[in-house]
Amino acid sequence: MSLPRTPSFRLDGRHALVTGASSGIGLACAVALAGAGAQVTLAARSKDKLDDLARQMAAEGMTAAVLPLNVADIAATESAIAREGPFDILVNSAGLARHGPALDTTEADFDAVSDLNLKGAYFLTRAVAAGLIAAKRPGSLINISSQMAHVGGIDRAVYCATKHAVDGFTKAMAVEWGRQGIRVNTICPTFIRTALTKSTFANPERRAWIEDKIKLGRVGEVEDLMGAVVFLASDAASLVTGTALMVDGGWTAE
Ligand SMILES: NC(=O)C1=CN([C@@H]2O[C@H](COP(=O)(O)OP(=O)(O)OC[C@H]3O[C@@H](n4cnc5c(N)ncnc54)[C@H](OP(=O)(O)O)[C@@H]3O)[C@@H](O)[C@H]2O)C=CC1
Ligand SMILES: O=C(CO)[C@@H](O)[C@H](O)[C@@H](O)C(=O)O
Repeated sequence: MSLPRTPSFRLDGRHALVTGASSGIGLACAVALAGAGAQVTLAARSKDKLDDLARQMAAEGMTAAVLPLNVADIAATESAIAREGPFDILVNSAGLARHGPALDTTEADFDAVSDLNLKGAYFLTRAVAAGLIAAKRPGSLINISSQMAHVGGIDRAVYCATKHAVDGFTKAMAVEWGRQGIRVNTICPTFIRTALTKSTFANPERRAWIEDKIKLGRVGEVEDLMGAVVFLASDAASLVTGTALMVDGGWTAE
């Protein structure tokens, strides 16, 4: 009897686009993919930050190109993907939050969060898939969603709505593109220490809530996402699509 073959987590020869790559989770995902051998394109609005990070990565032997991009600008995003693609791997981490009581949400807040977290993510995922389908190539598309796609959170109605919707379109696209070999998944982190969560962690009441809910007893660090993203991007996840990979320390298990 022959032994099963261990699948490869390597990404050599694959081109990955990572949005939100200038900070936090996106940056960690970019480094993880490059460390696994992918040729990574770093996207965010701030070109200076991206240039600096690409230089740091190059100094450590990782290949990274820079793509200044506002993901909420659908036309600009679609033309950038058509010009720079096809990308075998997408990690869409660009996102924002404007927390506050649902009764106080303004239309401007609603639009700003939805335009990036939902509309931008939707059209970006579609644009990368279109490039793969035209080139008849398989791919792995990963949206950084949130545990807030699966539970509610105080002061987080709009944010939760966008993340629930990201998990929704991810499943629908996975169903639609499965036959073309395009896998579409989300990663759903708990609270991770980044610029986005600085004010939340500074609030003692919120911090206590978070520490109580994370059953593994600690808040998340960006490194906690690096294994998950390499796994989903790689052939080791070749039968994984339409799923939400929870990296939430057990928050949603309760
Ligand atoms: N930190 C956390 O606890 C969690 C975060 N998430 C999700 O992870 C993702 C990343 O969050 P995190 O790393 O913490 O946040 P950060 O604030 O650290 O990073 C956000 C990144 O998104 C980029 N960005 C913001 N707006 C745009 C835009 N319009 N177009 C392109 N890029 C943009 C920023 O760069 P620039 O300003 O230069 O454009 C930056 O690189 C988000 O989708 C968030 O919802 C999910 C669960 C937990
Ligand atoms: O998704 C998150 C936690 O699961 C975080 O991004 C938070 O919502 C963050 O925006 C915060 O609350 O500070």
